[in-house]
Amino acid sequence: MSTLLTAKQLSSQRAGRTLFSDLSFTVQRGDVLHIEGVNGAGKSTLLRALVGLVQLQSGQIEFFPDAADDHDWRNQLLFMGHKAGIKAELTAIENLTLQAKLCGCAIDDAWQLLATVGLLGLEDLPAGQLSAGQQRRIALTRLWYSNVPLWILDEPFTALDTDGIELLQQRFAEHTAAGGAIIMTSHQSLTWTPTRLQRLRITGGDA
Ligand SMILES: Nc1ncnc2c1ncn2[C@@H]1O[C@H](COP(=O)(O)OP(=O)(O)OP(=O)(O)O)[C@@H](O)[C@H]1O
Repeated sequence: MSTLLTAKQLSSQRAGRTLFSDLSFTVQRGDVLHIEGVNGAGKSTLLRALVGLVQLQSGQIEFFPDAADDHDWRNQLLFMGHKAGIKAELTAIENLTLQAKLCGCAIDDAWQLLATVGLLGLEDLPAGQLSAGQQRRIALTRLWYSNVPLWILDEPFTALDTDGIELLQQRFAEHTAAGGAIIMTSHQSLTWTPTRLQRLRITGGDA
């Protein structure tokens, strides 16, 4: 089972407060690492630190430590933050095409993908005129065409209805069954039980 990420003794402080300290974990192919904690615990800070957007006080993060060659880890992971990250003035289909271009990904059938995420019939409206959940569905299409192994997702269920959450969990199941891994935060419990689930609770300084 190959390791995609190891984190060793991570510590973070913000505004004089310790969010977590001495935090260590390993993520292997097939894993779902569910990071939990109350509002303000430091979950987003941890995810942002993993992808290099926030500096930690101490610790080591290593991507693909088992890779034989010099692995370019940035091209091997997908990060999605809290916000949908789509352009309000562009339509769903335009957003989807733009997202795919930015990641250098090919989409076989953009219309089919919009149908998969339940947006058919809404493809010509500016995304700004869609609901929060519909906008989220546009952003999440990345999870259908990206083929990188490691997904790092901050509150991916935000704004989704029950069907949307089910659909996303089905996609998570496909991804992990194919050897991918997911690091995610969510205030909601998963209704699907991943084969390899790790739960990490950030409690403030001693997680
Ligand atoms: N840019 C920043 N500068 C200073 N402090 C920050 C910054 N961003 C977040 N924080 C602080 O870090 C702490 C952790 O924030 P973080 O967003 O990581 O929490 P979270 O666990 O993801 O919370 P939530 O469940 O509400 O999304 C909070 O107290 C927050 O005020």
